[in-house]
Amino acid sequence: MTSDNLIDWFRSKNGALLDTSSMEFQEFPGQGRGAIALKDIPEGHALFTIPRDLTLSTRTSALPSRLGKEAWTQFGLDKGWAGLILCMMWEEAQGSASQWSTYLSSLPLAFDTPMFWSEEDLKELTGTAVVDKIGKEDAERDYNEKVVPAISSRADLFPESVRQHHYSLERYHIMGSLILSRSFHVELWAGDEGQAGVEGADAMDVDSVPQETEDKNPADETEPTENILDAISDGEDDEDAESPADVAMVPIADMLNARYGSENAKLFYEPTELRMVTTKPVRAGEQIWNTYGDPPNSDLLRRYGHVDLVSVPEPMGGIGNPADIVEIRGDVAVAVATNDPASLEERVDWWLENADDDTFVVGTDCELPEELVSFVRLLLMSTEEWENSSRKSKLPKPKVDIAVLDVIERTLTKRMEDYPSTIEDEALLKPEIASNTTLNKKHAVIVRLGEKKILRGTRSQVRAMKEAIRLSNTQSSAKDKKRAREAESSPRGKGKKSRR
Ligand SMILES: C[S@@+](CC[C@H](N)C(=O)[O-])C[C@H]1O[C@@H](n2cnc3c(N)ncnc32)[C@H](O)[C@@H]1O
Repeated sequence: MTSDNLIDWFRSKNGALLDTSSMEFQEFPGQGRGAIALKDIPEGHALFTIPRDLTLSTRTSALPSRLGKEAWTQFGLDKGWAGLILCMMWEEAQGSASQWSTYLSSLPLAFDTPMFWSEEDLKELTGTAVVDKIGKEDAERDYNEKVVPAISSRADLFPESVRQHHYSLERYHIMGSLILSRSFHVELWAGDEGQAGVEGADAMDVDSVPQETEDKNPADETEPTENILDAISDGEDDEDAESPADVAMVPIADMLNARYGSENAKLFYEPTELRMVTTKPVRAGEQIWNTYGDPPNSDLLRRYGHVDLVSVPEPMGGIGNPADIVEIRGDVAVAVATNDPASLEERVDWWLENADDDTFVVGTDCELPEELVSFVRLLLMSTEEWENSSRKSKLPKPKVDIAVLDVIERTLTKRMEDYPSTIEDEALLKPEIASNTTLNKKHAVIVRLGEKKILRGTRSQVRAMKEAIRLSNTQSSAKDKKRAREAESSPRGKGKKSRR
């Protein structure tokens, strides 16, 4: 499907490319389609608008009402993404009878996300934050427990003859991946509650947002929509998770790429449409970038199938993703803490209850998380100190000393052992080697190298802190000794006391 067909379809559905002399869509090597500025574009310039009814969600698809609200809820399609995935599969199965047919057939069918990696490639990600978050089993459970029963219940909506083609587990994963990498958080406009789809299904309150007036900068007047990354939590149990009804596929807006710190355009709410507006001046020839929320490479890879490589500020420096993070589970610190008091388990339980943090996160600033320092202090406390703290329900102050830093240094070293690589990852990324490496492996190396660099940088900081403490201890003990020597060598009989 060429972009031209898609654009023709978009226009025929009242989508407006407002200024074709300023931008166009084209292929960017290694990034797929994206938008480019054809001339200098000022900040606050509207690029295109999408009618709300052209967004594809459980509100705009006819499937939820065709199935019926009761059945929709009974099958659990009102929770998580299963409902929207089923809507997308159903709309696709309608062929040209669906208003989204041209759009759906323009979307990618293959992804570079770990969801589709071989076991061998996945091993390269061992130790990184990606591994436990891929969610393939959860998706398969939803497919089997929600989607299959819903499909089986209505042969009129899901004819037997097309089930294998349009409603397979494989299609389910593809649609889920499209949502993960391309959907937006689109809330109802105030006053619109109860429009198409499942009436008010979990709709969240909508902020009251002033309507745009002609002479004002739309960016000042309207609310930015959020890319799904900013808003959605993949877990259904999360109380703060967004309403699934607010998750929408937004044709054309989903053709903008993103790169760390590069956002120069964003999608804004209007009463009846969504509007892509520049948030910075864009020079002719530059790419027009949306934002995916600047996540770490582990999340970018997991959700979008690519990684960002830009310059990273000191102390880490070099090329990578400044938003990278490393997660350190508390049990790594517990395992290396040398003293093993009987109350260890009790202390950890107490910590989990009071601090509610079993994982500590370090970023590219390589700063020690205060919570980690406080947790290690708790592990190292004497029985008396521990009893005192627990009685007062007070978390230990995040104060470092040599003993605490020792445990943290060993924790960081032990965490590094989680990664599999035997050869240095930097060497694997050298152009002469990288050119013979598969994209998946290269991405895995970039993600784990980013995490390892944070651990190494943080360990260097810890070592420097230990050195500084030792130096200051040596200096103060030297001063004490000097004072003692001076006191000893001062001529006897000359002191005040002796004069008396
Ligand atoms: C919302 S879509 C953007 C449009 C997409 N390029 C297309 O061809 O339709 C997100 C996908 O674009 C690609 N992408 C976006 N930003 C990228 C970047 N900085 N580098 C590489 N690929 C990128 C990734 O494949 C990602 O999953």
